[in-house]
Amino acid sequence: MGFATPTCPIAKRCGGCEWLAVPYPIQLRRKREAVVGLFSDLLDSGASEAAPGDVAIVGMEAPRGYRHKAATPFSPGKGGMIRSGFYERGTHRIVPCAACLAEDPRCRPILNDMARVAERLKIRAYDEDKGRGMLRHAVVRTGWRTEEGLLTVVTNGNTLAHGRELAEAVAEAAPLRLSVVQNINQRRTNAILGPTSKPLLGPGVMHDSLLGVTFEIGPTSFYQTNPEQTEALYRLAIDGARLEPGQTLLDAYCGIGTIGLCAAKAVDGVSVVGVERVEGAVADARRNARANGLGGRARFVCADATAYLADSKHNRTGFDVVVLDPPRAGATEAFLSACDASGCGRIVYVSCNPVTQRRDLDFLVGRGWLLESLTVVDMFPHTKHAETVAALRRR
Ligand SMILES: C[S@@+](CC[C@H](N)C(=O)[O-])C[C@H]1O[C@@H](n2cnc3c(N)ncnc32)[C@H](O)[C@@H]1O
Repeated sequence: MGFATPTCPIAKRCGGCEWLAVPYPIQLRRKREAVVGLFSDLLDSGASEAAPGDVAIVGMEAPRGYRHKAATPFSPGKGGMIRSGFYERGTHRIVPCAACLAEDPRCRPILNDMARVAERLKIRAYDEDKGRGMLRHAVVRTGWRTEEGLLTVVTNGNTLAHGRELAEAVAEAAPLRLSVVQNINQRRTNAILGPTSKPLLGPGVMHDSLLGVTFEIGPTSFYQTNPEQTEALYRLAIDGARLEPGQTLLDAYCGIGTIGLCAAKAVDGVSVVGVERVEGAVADARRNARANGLGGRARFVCADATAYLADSKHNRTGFDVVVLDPPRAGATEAFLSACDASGCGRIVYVSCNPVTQRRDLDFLVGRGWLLESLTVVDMFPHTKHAETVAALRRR
């Protein structure tokens, strides 16, 4: 692998890519070693078919431009100027950024262009100390398999004067088909998005595809930011599930249904039940199932994953395989207990936090489950984060 180590003029101040100066092959080695170290006694025990040497890491061929989602805060500059970029590490001072090597190169210019158009239209940036001004943040998503994009303009109020003009001017200069949404956030907190959104231009959603399934993505939908590595992650999850026609898969913590729908598409005759607690994501999942002709085989439920699986009437549905992809805090003991009691033969655990995954695997191994494989996927090159996929079967 002949990787050139990239440099970034704002690396020291931005702090987003903390491993930028580390050559990529060494980053991969470090991430793999960190995961193997964390799981070493389990991998060396009779509860694992995988030995430490079997743990592979899936890195990127070209680890740049991988983030298909970018955001900027805005703040007032001198003479009506609008500052945009990244917060300097540990502060709310904005460091301007012309181009970010981790982002799809189309993202940052759209955000910066938006600031320039807003200055021209005399729209004021939000001053967080005074709680005054209109433009708070912007978030842009770009398609990987499509030429579509979605720009979310976060405002401190319902009425955005010149909103349509702003949207049209930014969309016209954008190198893809850009829909623009206004999101209203009047809370004085660090959360970027508020509860309500309305389209300013176009449909207010965009589409992207993973493993042959097309997903509609709204301004508040959870959708992985590195689609190339997401395909690798989902492929590992589907392979680890070893699904057969006629089987039923529970996709727990399913977001907009991406893993379950990709599994249903990959294996004919498999039925999927997805469970997710965010209502909007469940609505997206149902729409995505229908739009991909998978509505007859995929059902999505809005519920807490633990409450759903612990309820014996759902457990009687007879899941053959459970895939779970919980947030960083991991699953709950009650969820894992219900999984164990459900009679499913296989569990695939996708994790963005190997520490909580290790805790949860210890629980399952204590109930007699066997770790078949553990793989690391590098979703965020130049950072210390690692995602992992563990496949387990009942002994
Ligand atoms: C890491 S994301 C994974 C989503 C999806 N599998 C994907 O790859 O896009 C975790 C998801 O779990 C959902 N979630 C968090 N806690 C939950 C709970 N207690 N019950 C059900 N869903 C939950 C979140 O809303 C989020 O969509």
